[in-house]
Amino acid sequence: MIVCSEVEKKIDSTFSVGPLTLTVEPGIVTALVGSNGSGKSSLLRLISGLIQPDQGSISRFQREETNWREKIAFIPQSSKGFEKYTLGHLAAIHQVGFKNWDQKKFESLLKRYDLPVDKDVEELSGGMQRQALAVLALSRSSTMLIMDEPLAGVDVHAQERLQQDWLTYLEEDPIRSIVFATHVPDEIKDLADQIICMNAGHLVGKYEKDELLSRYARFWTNESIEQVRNLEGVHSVFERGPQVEILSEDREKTELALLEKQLNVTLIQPMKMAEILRMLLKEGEEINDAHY
Ligand SMILES: Nc1ncnc2c1ncn2[C@@H]1O[C@H](COP(=O)(O)OP(=O)(O)OP(=O)(O)O)[C@@H](O)[C@H]1O
Repeated sequence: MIVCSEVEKKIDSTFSVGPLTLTVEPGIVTALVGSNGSGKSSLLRLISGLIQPDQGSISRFQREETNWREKIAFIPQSSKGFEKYTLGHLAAIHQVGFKNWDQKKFESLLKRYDLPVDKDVEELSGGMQRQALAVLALSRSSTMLIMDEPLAGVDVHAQERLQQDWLTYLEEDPIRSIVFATHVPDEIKDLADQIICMNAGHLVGKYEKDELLSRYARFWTNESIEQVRNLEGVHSVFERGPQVEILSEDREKTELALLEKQLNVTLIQPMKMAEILRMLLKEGEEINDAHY
């Protein structure tokens, strides 16, 4: 659906994105993660066509597709550029700019999110501004939704509504896909199929979420730390009073190694998404040239 080939973009005198190669498949929800300033927003802006690469190419949908802008709806990180307009004005602008604008849907979403049509966007609260941007994006019948930290500052009820609306968006057409940047592990757990990690403008890892959640595990044992430290799959070990905690990045291998050495396991637990992400992002800091 979208193929970035050897894309490079100088963002300012000290920061560049890429070179990176990335494919976004139809029907997939991709979460983009990485520390502040790792280049997530810059990459989303490149994919959305808001900025152009200096090197490499981005092919969207089909090779000959000329109306790809109709197919991409973008929820930016801030309302910059929209502040002086009301949602009514923005709807009129979108209606002219996009053939797939759905005025009825816009009106029903305004009601659903209880947003005023006649107030300038800058007069809305921060969370309401995020919802307004989401409403504008969801009111178009796009094929790909690109979102930059879409739930930041949004209250719990509106978060639930937005997540429901994203699921509906996906269900309405199986070729639709979502790419979103986030710092919130629960958003990834609830929504993402795959996770892409970024560090210093580079892609440093691509993972299937379900595979990660089943592969990573926490073991507890009352054996000594030396006996378990170097077992297969073990990422790290910690002494916790009379027990030793083992974090494994390969549950099957660690389980087998413990069994083969006849070491006692008192408990096996799944690991939290947040813990897994922390480990992956730390590893990512050591890699800086991967292709996906
Ligand atoms: N408009 C801009 N002008 C100059 N530099 C920019 C601009 N936008 C981003 N940058 C720089 O590019 C780098 C990457 O920023 P970017 O916003 O892409 O990161 P991010 O991963 O989205 O960060 P965050 O998680 O904080 O939103 C940063 O060093 C930032 O200072």
